[in-house]
Formats: sequence, structure tokens, C-alpha cells
Amino acid sequence: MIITVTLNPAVDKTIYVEDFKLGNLNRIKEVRKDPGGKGINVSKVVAKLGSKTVALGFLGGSSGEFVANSLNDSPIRDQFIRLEGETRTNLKMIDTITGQETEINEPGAKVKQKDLRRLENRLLDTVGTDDFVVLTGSLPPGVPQDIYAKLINQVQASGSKVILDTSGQPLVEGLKSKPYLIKPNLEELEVLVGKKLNSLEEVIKAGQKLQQEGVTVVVISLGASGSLVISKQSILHAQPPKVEVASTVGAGDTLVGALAVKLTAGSLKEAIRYATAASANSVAQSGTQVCNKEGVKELLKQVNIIDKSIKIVS
Ligand SMILES: Nc1ncnc2c1ncn2[C@@H]1O[C@H](COP(=O)(O)OP(=O)(O)OP(=O)(O)O)[C@@H](O)[C@H]1O
Ligand SMILES: O=P(O)(O)OC[C@@]1(O)O[C@H](CO)[C@@H](O)[C@@H]1O
Repeated sequence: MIITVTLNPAVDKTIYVEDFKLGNLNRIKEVRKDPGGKGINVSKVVAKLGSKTVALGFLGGSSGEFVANSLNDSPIRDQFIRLEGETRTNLKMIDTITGQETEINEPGAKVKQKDLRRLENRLLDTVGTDDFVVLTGSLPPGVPQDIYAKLINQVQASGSKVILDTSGQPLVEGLKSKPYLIKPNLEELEVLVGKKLNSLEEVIKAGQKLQQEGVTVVVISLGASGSLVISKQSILHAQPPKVEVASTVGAGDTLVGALAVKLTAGSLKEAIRYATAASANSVAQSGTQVCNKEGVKELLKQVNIIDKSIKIVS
């Protein structure tokens, strides 16, 4: 089973503006609302691909109800803890002329100590000995920076594997607990290593270092350039097919969700092939919509996997 934890979910409000001008009055042409937050998106992917998923985290207020109602209409099992505060609304703006996407995310509702303890207990009650647990997204106010580190230790002690997809200090702390898989994007990796990475070789070296420090699989996502998958056995560059971009919001979550589904049954190479097709399919959907099985199937043959292992001397 794939269990996701979204400590800071959101209603993603996507607004379409024609020729956005900073500092001027801009009028919205169209609005759409989707349940969001990284772990929720991962659960949406897992459900679309036909696997079982449970979603945990915090929800509150009318925005929280909006998210909960959409989960109820899906096969995702809702194990969210209800908070007194209001689940955040994250603004995603698309300029219909340039296609440029701008994201403005709220900090999220404050979490109390007692709610955090309930979440920890619920996660430990839910996790078995052979699950994937996806810990992902930013932390809302009130949650300590080392929460993911703590949850990784608890979950992995039970035999299940953790996929960690976060950034900044929660990622730095989380790495100390050696999660099974991490998926930083290039910018998050550069912040982590404290320098610009100017070539694919430099990115690979940085990923190899993390792998040698104890992460079994390091997946570095590179937007339209695909992803690098670094493990002890291989270094793969997965290149996606060209698609018409509607929204890249949730592309990384789709990569993670599809990887989790396919890693339970197949090789890393086939898992990243499938996940690359899935995330390309997700960027072709508007708002925070994820992939669909038929669309993924159509793109699968167009994914290119290059084995970089032979060229790299570590
Ligand atoms: N324009 C694109 N065309 C095809 N595939 C894409 C495109 N953009 C992203 N992808 C796919 O989606 C994956 C994840 O994208 P990206 O690196 O932007 O993740 P991210 O920054 O974590 O995204 P987010 O935080 O919005 O979910 C990439 O590795 C790639 O396979
Ligand atoms: O503020 P965070 O937790 O870093 O990211 C939250 C978020 O931007 O990530 C998802 C896309 O990956 C969206 O659904 C959501 O709004």
C-alpha cells in the first residue's frame, strides 16, 4: 500500500490572466480549483493508476472540507486529522499569452502539539511492514523542522520504505534518517549542496554523494529535461516526450506517485520510464490534475532512458 502524508495541504486556485502586468490592475479570465498539496497529489496519481492509497495529514475549515469532499469522491482513503484552523489556498497564475506560471503559496494553518502527536500515532497505526510512505511538501507553522527525520526513523523501523520529497531544512534534517528515496528538483538540490550545478555531470556527482551517504535511490527532477536516477547499481537519465504544457503544477508529485506504484513490482529502469510518461501526461492537464492510465500508455514508448553509468568515474 502507498501511504501519503501531507502536513500542509491546499486548495490550489488556478487563475488565468491575459498578458499579466505587475503593478497594474489585471482581470481574471477563468478560475479553477483543485485539491492540492504534494502528498494529496501523490495519492491522486496512485488512485488513477489503480493502486491502494491512504492519505494522512491535517485539514481544517471550509477549504479543508472542499479537499475532503474531493477525496470522498475518489478511491483515496481519507485519514486526515481535522484542525481548528483553515486549510490554505495556494494561488497558481497562468499568463495566457506567454504561458508563464507563477505560484504564490500561503504558509498554512498552525498545527498544535497535540494534533501532531495524533498524526504520528495515526501514521504508526496505519503503516505495515511492506508499505511505501511518501512524506512530502512544506511544513505548516507549529511543526518542527525535524519532523520528517523523526517519521522516517519510525516508519523505516517497521520495515516499510520512505520516499521524501521536500526542501530546505526539513530535507537537510530528513536526510540524516536515510530515507529510501528522495526527489529534489534541480533548484532544491542546489540549495542543499550550497552551489550552482552547471552541468549534468555536476548534478550526477552531487546525487552520487547523497546516495553514498545512505539514500538508496536519488531521483533529481529536471523539468522538461526529465530526471536523473542514481542508485548503487546505475545512473539513468530519463528523457520525457515533448508535450503541450497546460500546467506543470504537480509534475513532480506525479513522478513520485508513479514511481511508488511501479517500484513495488518492477525494476528501477521500468519504474522511471513509466513515471516519466506519467509526469509528461500530467503537464498536459490543466490546474493540479494528474495523469490518466490511457494517456500514460500512449506516451510510454516515447520515453528515452540513457544509461549514464558507463561514462561516470566516481
Ligand atoms: N515540459 C515538460 N514536458 C514533459 N515532461 C515534463 C515537463 N516538465 C516536467 N516534466 C516531467 O515532470 C517531472 C517533474 O518535473 P519538475 O522537475 O518540474 O518537478 P517539480 O519541480 O518537483 O514539480 P512540482 O513541484 O510542480 O510538482 C520531470 O522530471 C519530467 O519527467
Ligand atoms: O508549499 P509546498 O508544500 O511546498 O507546495 C504546495 C504545492 O505548491 O505543491 C503542489 C504541487 O507540487 C501543489 O498542489 C501545492 O499547492
